[in-house]
Amino acid sequence: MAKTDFFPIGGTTMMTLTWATVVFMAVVVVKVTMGLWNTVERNRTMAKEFPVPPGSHWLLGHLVLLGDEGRGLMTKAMEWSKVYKFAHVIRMGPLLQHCTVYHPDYVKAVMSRADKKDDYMYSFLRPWLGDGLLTSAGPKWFRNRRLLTPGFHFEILKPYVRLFSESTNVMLTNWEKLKSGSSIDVFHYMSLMTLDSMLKCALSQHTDCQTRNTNDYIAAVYDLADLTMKRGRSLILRSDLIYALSSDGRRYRKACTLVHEYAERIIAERQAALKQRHTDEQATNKKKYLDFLDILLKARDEDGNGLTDAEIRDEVDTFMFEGHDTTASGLSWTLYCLARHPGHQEKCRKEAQEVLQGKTEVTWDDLPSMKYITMCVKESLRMYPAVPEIFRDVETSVTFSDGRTLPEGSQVYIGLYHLHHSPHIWEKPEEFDPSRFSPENSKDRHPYAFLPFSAGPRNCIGQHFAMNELKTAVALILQRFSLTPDDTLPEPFPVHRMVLRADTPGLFLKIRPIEME
Ligand code: HEM
Repeated sequence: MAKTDFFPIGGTTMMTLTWATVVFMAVVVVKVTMGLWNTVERNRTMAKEFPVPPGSHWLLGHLVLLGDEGRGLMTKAMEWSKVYKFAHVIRMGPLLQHCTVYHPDYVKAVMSRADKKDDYMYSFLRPWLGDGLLTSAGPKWFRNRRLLTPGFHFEILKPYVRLFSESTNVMLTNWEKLKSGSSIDVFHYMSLMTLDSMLKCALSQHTDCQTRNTNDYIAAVYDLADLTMKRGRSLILRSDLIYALSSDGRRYRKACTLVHEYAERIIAERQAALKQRHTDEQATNKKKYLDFLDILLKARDEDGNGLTDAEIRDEVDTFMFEGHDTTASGLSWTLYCLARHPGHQEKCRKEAQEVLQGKTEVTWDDLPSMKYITMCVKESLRMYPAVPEIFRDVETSVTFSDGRTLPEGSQVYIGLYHLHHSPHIWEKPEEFDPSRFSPENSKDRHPYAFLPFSAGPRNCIGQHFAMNELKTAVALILQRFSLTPDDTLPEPFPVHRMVLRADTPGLFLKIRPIEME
């Protein structure tokens, strides 16, 4: 057989191909080397400008001190943030390092820019939340933020207060079936309750998720959040290939499929129902409240283009996660703070009784009168911010007010938990003191000292929604129940699992019904 039967190309072509391969390989080697060089240089500059806490391992960096169970952030990292007033460097491996900032001036310098979110942490969320508002960047984020903002106008939010009341009352009816003095994991109940209200507000889904008491969707969201944080702290699981083959990766895929199917089923049902509802509404001339899905389905940009099916699903997944898990965290820790401080609990209860006058439904007009409740919610969000840390990649260098510079391309973590506990900003930061949020005590505060909902162009789009739900739920709960800590269990320990949760065994409180006059 002739040689050319196997190699049907001529000598010149072969030569050209060989050269092309050599050039290609050389370009790759140069690019990789330059990339590594830039990373090493950037890390060196960062470490020259900002303090690096001691104890960093040559390979594992500070991971050895932080551990992978999430307690490290609240102990070691908090310790460092008390020693270093503005910022410190954390090494997550031989090459990966970031700067955690937590002084209001520093936070302001980063947050007032529109840098993209850090690819490292947010890429782990992408298979789950796709390119939704939380994870997207650039023109896509800008367009979708503009399309979704009308969904948070107060006229849209007004009727949701009734829905928050409904969901809270379902939960309280379930509590009434328990023995007085029962110890319950409030995080579990708040997750079910906020999921129930989110399903109503976002998708007009009125389900029995609270009465069934367990929910596969919530279990999957828990799993996804835990697995994402675990992956972020592991040197090995960062690789997509290794993760895909690992047992964690398989669990992540399974949970992702479950939450995606859940959202897709609801969207399909709603799309089918939309036509029918239009007909019904025209027939009865009765307009139901607008839910987020209505906004998503009807949103059009200036060219008349709407969101694609994939974009709608990504936004639904984002709202279902951001909208229920964060609020459940904020609410659980608020109840915990009030249980630990019976005097403040009683003051909130008195206010709720005065405002509600025996009603079991909160209205929009009641909310501004809940002044003390608002102060307690804010103080709880200070001590236990539902989102303890957020992440950015600085696209151009940032120079802070004291002249120190973070080089272009650095990863920066904005430590909201650190910021809210800094002894350099807050007097006795570990003390629960709602009077910090009285109008007179708030007026001179640095505008970047208290940021549970972040700030700047990428602040929380749902912050008014969340505050309304928190106030409504706290008022209704305290009107019907008194709360005390369960001292037979260890003190709840806050851990960073995308949102701030309580480490095992959970956040247990004892509940006792109150006689209503
Ligand atoms: C106590 C409750 C809540 C807290 C503490 C909270 C906090 C935050 C924070 C800190 C961010 C910035 C995240 C980042 O930059 O990576 C954020 C973003 C976001 N939040 Fe919330 N959130 C809460 C409730 C909600 C609710 C109820 C919704 C929806 C109904 C929501 C939707 C979003 C969305 C879509 C973003 C991304 C915004 C963007 O990048 O344009 N959040 N939230």
